[in-house]
Amino acid sequence: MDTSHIALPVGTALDRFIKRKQDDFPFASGELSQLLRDIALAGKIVDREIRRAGLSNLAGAFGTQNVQGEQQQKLDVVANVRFTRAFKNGGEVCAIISEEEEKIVDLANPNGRYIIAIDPLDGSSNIDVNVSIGTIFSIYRRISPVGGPVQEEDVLQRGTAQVAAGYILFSSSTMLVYTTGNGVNGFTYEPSLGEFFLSHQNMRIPEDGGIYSINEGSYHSFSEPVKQYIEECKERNLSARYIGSLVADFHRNLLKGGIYIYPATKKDKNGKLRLMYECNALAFIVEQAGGKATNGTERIMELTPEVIHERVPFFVGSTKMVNRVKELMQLQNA
Ligand SMILES: O=P(O)(O)OC[C@H]1O[C@](O)(COP(=O)(O)O)[C@@H](O)[C@@H]1O
Ligand SMILES: [Mg+2]
Ligand SMILES: [Mg+2]
Repeated sequence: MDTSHIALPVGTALDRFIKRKQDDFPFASGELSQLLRDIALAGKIVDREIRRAGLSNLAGAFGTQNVQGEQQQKLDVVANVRFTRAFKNGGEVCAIISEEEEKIVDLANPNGRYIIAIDPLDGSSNIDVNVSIGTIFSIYRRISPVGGPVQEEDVLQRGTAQVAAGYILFSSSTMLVYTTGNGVNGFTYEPSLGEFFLSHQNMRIPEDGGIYSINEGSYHSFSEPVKQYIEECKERNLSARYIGSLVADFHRNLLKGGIYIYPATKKDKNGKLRLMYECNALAFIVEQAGGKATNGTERIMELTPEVIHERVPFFVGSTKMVNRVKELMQLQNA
């Protein structure tokens, strides 16, 4: 049942919002609500760890590499442990796909009906320099019978099968932004009360924007259409903004209008970002907010993943801007 007619005022506590909006969910039986609460709780704990990292020896590298060959930061590992523990204890999740885990993590929760794909800490290169970072998550419902072993079909689902998705932004304030397919809402964390409160109702991205976000340091290895699009942004005197944390760049553009691009490069034929735990979640959010997400030719949410750490070129943001870069890509392929 669609509850969009139930308008909850700014300042509504997250818990109350989840309860009132529970009927939005297909199969509404409280499990997904509890899972969202588990994510919020783990987010508060990770927020505390981040804010005192410099004092608690949690800054710096952990000394190991993840499956992507990236140096794991201590907070990457801490966030991964905290979220995994929350899902294990919560009992709603049967398996996790995590950026920090090479393989699918089967939580052996026999009654778990949900699969989580998670980037426990996004923007790792910004951790030690006190720049905004985040967590990105996608929630799927398992397909195979509950209680049995988790199957590949349960995990390699398209973005269109997400039942919920969102991110937590750890920045000047900490925010949780999520959708269950009935619009996008944002909640700001009040540490002194230990609670998230509704601060951004029914978020909408402007149809066109004045900001483009891309790491131009790799300009020479971009395709011609991407180079041409950047030139057009400059001719339009748009603002170049690039924090280097996907969640933070995405959040700014969601509020102000803009486009974030991580394209294929000569080195990385599929770009850098991961379909299952970075792109699908943000694609669901941006579409629910009236924007678009593509790999240059196809809708991100219609891509069928083949492997859990699959990378895709990512173009996401205001509809007019994403349409224009898609148009240039198609002209080149014509
Ligand atoms: O330094 P680059 O190549 O511009 O990449 C930055 C991008 O990589 C990421 O840091 C990848 O995410 P992780 O930090 O979770 O690995 C994005 O947050 C960011 O947008
Ligand atoms: Mg990331
Ligand atoms: Mg990460």
